Amino acid sequence: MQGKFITFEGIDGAGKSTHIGFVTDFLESHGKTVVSSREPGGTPLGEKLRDLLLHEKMDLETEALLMFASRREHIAQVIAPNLGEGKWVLSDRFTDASFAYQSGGRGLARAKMEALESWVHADLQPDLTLLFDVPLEVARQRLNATRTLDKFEREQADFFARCRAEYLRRAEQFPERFVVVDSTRSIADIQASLAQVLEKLL
Ligand SMILES: Nc1ncnc2c1ncn2[C@@H]1O[C@H](COP(=O)(O)OP(=O)(O)OP(=O)(O)O)[C@@H](O)[C@H]1O
Ligand SMILES: Cc1cn([C@H]2C[C@H](O)[C@@H](COP(=O)(O)O)O2)c(=O)[nH]c1=O
Repeated sequence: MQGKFITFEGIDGAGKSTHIGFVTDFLESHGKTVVSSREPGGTPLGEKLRDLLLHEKMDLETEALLMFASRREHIAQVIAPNLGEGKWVLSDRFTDASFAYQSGGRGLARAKMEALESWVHADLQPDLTLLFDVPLEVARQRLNATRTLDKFEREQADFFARCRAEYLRRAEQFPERFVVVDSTRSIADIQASLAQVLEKLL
């Protein structure tokens, strides 16, 4: 039996990573085997690409291509084999992030992103995408409180406004797989909502 593929999305600081442990525990308590991963990254090569992507200046098209190179390796080494074994795969970001950041944020033509998407994973889409949505100021406060900022996290508010708008546009375009989570609520409230969403997928 094929497993299910769940992706976690949102602008930096929205709170998506916070909930991956909860979703893992919830699914395991319902008898699922869960593999949790991230993009860019998730494989030894992908993690090297992540380091470059998060810390080196580069041309916009190079950035988009490296995101998809990391994704191709992630699909080949982690996502496809585990789904094939009936495991549930959770990924902290996937292709919606490329639309949000490289197209929405940086302005790369959407058609280029669509071409890469159909080249790299024509026959794979998430079963569920959880979009953690917060106003920019909330995300910024959460980030500033916790860490040294990387290349993306140092972008200005208008960049994140465009990323957020593109995420919300994707959610409208693909309502069958997207659930938009109001991430301004308390962690406990959000987890109660997540449990309801996940129940339907079991
Ligand atoms: N609902 C919430 N209420 C208050 N604080 C939160 C909430 N969700 C997450 N946080 C806090 O906000 C900070 C950022 O959360 P988290 O790392 O999950 O964000 P993220 O969206 O995964 O960010 P990034 O994409 O940059 O990794 C953490 O300190 C976390 O504890
Ligand atoms: C997959 C993907 C990611 N990004 C950006 C978004 C974030 O700023 C970083 C990853 O950091 P996180 O703390 O692990 O969320 O990378 C991107 O621009 N495009 C993508 O496709």
